[in-house]
Amino acid sequence: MPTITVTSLSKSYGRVHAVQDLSFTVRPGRVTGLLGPNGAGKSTTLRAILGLVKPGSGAALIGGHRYADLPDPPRTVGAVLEATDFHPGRTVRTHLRALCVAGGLPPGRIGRVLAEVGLDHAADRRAGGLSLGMRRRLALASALLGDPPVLVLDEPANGLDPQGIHWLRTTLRELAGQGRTVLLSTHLLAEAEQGADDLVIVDGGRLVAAGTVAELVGARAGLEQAYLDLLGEGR
Ligand SMILES: Nc1ncnc2c1ncn2[C@@H]1O[C@H](COP(=O)(O)OP(=O)(O)OP(=O)(O)O)[C@@H](O)[C@H]1O
Repeated sequence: MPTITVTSLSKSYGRVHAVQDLSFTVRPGRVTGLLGPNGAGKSTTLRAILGLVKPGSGAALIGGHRYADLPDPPRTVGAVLEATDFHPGRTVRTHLRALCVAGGLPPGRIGRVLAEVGLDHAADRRAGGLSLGMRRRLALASALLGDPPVLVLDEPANGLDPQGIHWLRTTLRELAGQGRTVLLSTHLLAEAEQGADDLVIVDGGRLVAAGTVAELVGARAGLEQAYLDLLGEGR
């Protein structure tokens, strides 16, 4: 299973240094949370890993390859971006079929991924009528179509209710338990503390700390205190 390696990654937009000299590793078999406040550079980092943003300098590699150089991207990396949109008139099943055709993937996976995300009962509903939680599930189903060993998810818990968050956490843990490399971004401390094994904390585009949740919390009362201390806002 591939490792994600980000090495001295920098990306600027005009005068805004979105990511600055950022390095970290995401290991297979673990859920890794990329945690940081709004504007910390999380989405830019994930987009660089997915080949959607060209690094100013440094590299973001999956199994040693740039995304563009992966031999079979749809079967290697599943991605859920923050603003995932679906053609509103397409049904859940038709949406997944279109992705199979585009990615050269076998349509036989559709039933499997729908069951995996708990959407099998909604396969014939139109995407435009789905609730936010169901759209999140459909986005994850889309990412899983190629049975990829790597998952990259931008703020996957945004807008989910507590049941949805619990479902997401359990599902991502299962996927990591199968040996996959799972990287998600979040600014929610509870999601990071309960849902991730490893954390990479960023602020202002720079690395603040990286390690297991237990290592980062250390002797402190919880991740919230550790996070505030690390960001220099602690008591
Ligand atoms: N396409 C772009 N053009 C100009 N500035 C950008 C662009 N993308 C990101 N930025 C800027 O780069 C910085 C980092 O943004 P980014 O979206 O990576 O942060 P984030 O940690 O994902 O934030 P959030 O939690 O709010 O989604 C911000 O200051 C943002 O305004």
